[in-house]
Amino acid sequence: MKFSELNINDTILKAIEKMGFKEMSPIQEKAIPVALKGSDLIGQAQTGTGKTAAFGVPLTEFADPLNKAVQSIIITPTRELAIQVSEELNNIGRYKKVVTVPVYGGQDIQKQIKSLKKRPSIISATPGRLLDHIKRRTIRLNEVRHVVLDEADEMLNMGFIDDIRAILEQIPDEHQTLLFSATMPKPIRLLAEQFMKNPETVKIQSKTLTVSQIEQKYLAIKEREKFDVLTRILDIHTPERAIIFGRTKRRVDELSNALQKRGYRAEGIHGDLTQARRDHVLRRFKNNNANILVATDVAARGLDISNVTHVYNFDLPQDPESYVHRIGRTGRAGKKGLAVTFVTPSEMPHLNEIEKVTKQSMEQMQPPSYEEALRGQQKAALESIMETMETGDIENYKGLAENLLHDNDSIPVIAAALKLITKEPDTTPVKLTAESPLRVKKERKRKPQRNNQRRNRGKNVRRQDASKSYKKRVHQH
Ligand SMILES: Nc1ncnc2c1ncn2[C@@H]1O[C@H](COP(=O)(O)OP(=O)(O)OP(=O)(O)O)[C@@H](O)[C@H]1O
Ligand SMILES: [Mg+2]
Repeated sequence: MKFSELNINDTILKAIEKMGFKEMSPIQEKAIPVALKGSDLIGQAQTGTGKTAAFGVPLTEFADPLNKAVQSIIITPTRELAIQVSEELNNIGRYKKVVTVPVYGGQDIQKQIKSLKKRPSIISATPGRLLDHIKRRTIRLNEVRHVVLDEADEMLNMGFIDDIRAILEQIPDEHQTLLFSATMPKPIRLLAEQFMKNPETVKIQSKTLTVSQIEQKYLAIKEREKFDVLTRILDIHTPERAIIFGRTKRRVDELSNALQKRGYRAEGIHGDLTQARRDHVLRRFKNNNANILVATDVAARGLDISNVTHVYNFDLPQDPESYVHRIGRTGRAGKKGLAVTFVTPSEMPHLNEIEKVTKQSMEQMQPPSYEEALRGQQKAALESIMETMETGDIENYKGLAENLLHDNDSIPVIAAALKLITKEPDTTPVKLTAESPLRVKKERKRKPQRNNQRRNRGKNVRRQDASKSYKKRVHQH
C-alpha cells in the first residue's frame, strides 16, 4: 500500500517521497490508520521496520503549525534516540512546517530554552529533562493531545515509570497514547494498558522476534579468550560498520582502548561520558572516521545508523529483549546483517533462554585461528588493490610499476607490496578486567518496578547481578 492511499496532507506525502519511502512498511500500513482515527494503540513490529514513521506521520498530520502550543510529545529512553526521532519527524513535517524540537539531558538547558522559542508542535524528549522543563515552566503540556512512548517496554520498565506518570499528570485527560516497541513482554503490556483507553494492539505477526535478514551465530568461549578471538573475527569479517556491545561502562572503556591499541578504528560510548563526548563519538561513527562502535546498552534501542553490517555481543546481554534490540541495529529496512554472540560456558542457559524467547536458533561458530585471521586480512588487501585498480587514479604509478617489473620478478614485488598493505593480525598484549558471568535465573522476574531509580544514575556499577530484575540496567549504560 502506498502512502498516497492514506487520507493525509499532500505536503506530508511530498516529504515522505523526498525521504525515499515508496510503499508503507507493514507496521505503517496497519498502525497509521488506527492512529489517525484517534485510538490508543500498542504497536509491535520487529526492529528496523519503520515504527518511527508509523507514529511520525499521524503526529505530523494532527499538528497545526499555527497553534503555538505543544500538541504532541514523544518520550524515548535515550538522548541519542530523542535526537534521531526529532530529525525524522522534522523530515516528515518539513513542507507542512511542523517543527519538532528534541529535549534531553546533558545539553545546556539555556540552549534548549532558546530552541523552544521556535514554538514546536511536537517535542521529542527523554523523561528527566522534560520534567525539568515542566518544573521551570519552559514547556507547558496543557494542549498536548498525543503522547508516544517509543521503546515503550523500556519506558515502562526500569524506574522510568515514575517520571512517565509525573509527565502524564501534566497532560489533559483527553489525549491519545501510542506505544511502540519491537518487544512487549506481557507484564509490561498489562501495565501499559493501565495508561490507555481501550487500546488497539497492532502487532505484525512473524514467526520470530528478530528479522530474518540477520544471520545469528554464537561462539562458546572462555572469558579470557574473548578479546583475541574478537580481533581475529574482525580481521576475517572486515566489517564496514560494526557495533560491539559490552556489559558495563568499564568494559566498554577497556575494550575500545584495547581495540585502538591493536590498530582498529574503534570508539566507545556509554552513559558516563559527557553528552558532548557521546555526540562526538556517534558523529565519528556515522562519518566513518571510526567503523567500530563499542557500546553499552545505551546504544541498543532504536538507533538507526545506516550500513551497520555486524553486531557483536562481546558480553551476553542481560535479557532476551536486550538481545533483540542490540542485534536489531543491523539488518534494518530490508538490509542484511550478521550478529555474533559470545557466551561463556556457565552462560549457556541464558543463550537457550534467548533462543526460546526469539524463537530463533543461533548457529554455533568456531573461534578462528591466527592463520584464518591472516587470510582474512590478505583477502581484504587484495580486494582493496582490485578496487583501486578500477576506481583509483593510478596513472602516476604505472611508470614506477614498469620500472620495478623490468628489474625484478613480478611475484616477489607483488608479494612485498601485499605484505605492506596487509594489516597482519595484531597480537599486542592487552589486559581486560574479567566480567563475572551472568547468573542463571530460575525464573525470569518481569514485574515492573515502581521505585524511581533515576536517582542512581551515573553510578558506575562494576558488576551486574542477573538475578536482579533487569530494570536497573539503563542506569548502568
Ligand atoms: N516505508 C518505508 N520505506 C523505506 N524505508 C523506510 C520506510 N519506513 C522507514 N524506513 C526506514 O527504515 C529504517 C528503520 O526505521 P525505524 O528506525 O523507524 O525502525 P524501527 O521499527 O523504529 O526500529 P527499532 O525497533 O530498532 O526502533 C529507517 O532508516 C527509516 O528511514
Ligand atoms: Mg524505533
